[in-house]
Amino acid sequence: MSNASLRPRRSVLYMPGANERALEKAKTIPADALILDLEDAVAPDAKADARKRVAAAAASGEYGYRELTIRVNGPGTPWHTDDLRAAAEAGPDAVVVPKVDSAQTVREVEFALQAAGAPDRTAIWAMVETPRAMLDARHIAAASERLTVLVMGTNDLAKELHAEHVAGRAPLLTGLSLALLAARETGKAILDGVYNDVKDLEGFEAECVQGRQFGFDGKTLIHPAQVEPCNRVFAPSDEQIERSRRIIDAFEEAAREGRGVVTVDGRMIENLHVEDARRILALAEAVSGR
Ligand SMILES: CC(C)(COP(=O)(O)OP(=O)(O)OC[C@H]1O[C@@H](n2cnc3c(N)ncnc32)[C@H](O)[C@@H]1OP(=O)(O)O)[C@@H](O)C(=O)NCCC(=O)NCCSC(=O)C[C@H](O)C(=O)O
Ligand SMILES: [Mg+2]
Repeated sequence: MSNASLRPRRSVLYMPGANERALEKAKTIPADALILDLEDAVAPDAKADARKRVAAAAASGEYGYRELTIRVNGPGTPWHTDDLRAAAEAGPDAVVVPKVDSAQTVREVEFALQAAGAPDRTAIWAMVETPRAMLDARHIAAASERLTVLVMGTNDLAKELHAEHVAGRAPLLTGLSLALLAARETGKAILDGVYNDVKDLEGFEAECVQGRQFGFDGKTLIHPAQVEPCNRVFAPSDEQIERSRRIIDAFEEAAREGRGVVTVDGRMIENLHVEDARRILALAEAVSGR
């Protein structure tokens, strides 16, 4: 079982770093994690001011159980180095790095964070959102132990592919799968991309279900109204919890009788199903305190 998957990251909400009201409001939004954004949601003229606001918010200790992260501007931009330095000093739970294209980029970010005195607890979350990142995802994911989470950037990916945003996301499925394979191979968590139509909660929920069925740990979000449905879809259901308990009980009883295989509800259960049942119960336990 991957340790990275045990911390609930069902709902991960972006908010513009320049928006003081959103930063304040986030203290009461029941998202599992927050991404205080310095990149796309902040205009060039507002970057320096947003950097100060975000660093102060991250250092405030006022966001409770929510995992607090800062998305810096990407490598090669005029703001990247100053953003990394400010983030290292603020010491959030993670620094989210957009447009990570290679393992080398991860190592450079790791070096810069260390040089700037970032605390050990500050992880790296790498955004994979380009064709090159999809094709190199396993090397990116394995580049550093400090890297704990891959984050899909499906808007940038669609743009780079010249793909259309369509229900079911057929043009993106190869990329989503490659990134998932890389995350699972390396024991990292992985978050699905955002759903842009904030008024279409039905379409949003369908995309959450698709992400969960694929195996994502949670989804990145852009509006508070998306948090509750996302938390619900990515949490183990009562039915899953009850079935997981029965699987474990039935398998343990069979093991006491010297058998390594059993059926539950007419379906074959082996040790691998028990491992998955334990993962589901551990996630349910972690979520229940929220
Ligand atoms: C999408 C929005 C611009 C919509 O804004 P707006 O029309 O103002 O929303 P509402 O009027 O419905 O807002 C209601 C209240 O909720 C607060 N709010 C809104 N969004 C957030 C948020 N993200 N976090 C916290 N609070 C939020 C408003 O302030 C209102 O509060 P109140 O006045 O007290 O009632 C807007 O939602 C928004 O800016 N969302 C975030 C956009 C963003 O961060 N984009 C960048 C990340 S996505 C990305 O880059 C993807 C990736 O890189 C890729 O490639 O795919
Ligand atoms: Mg992007």
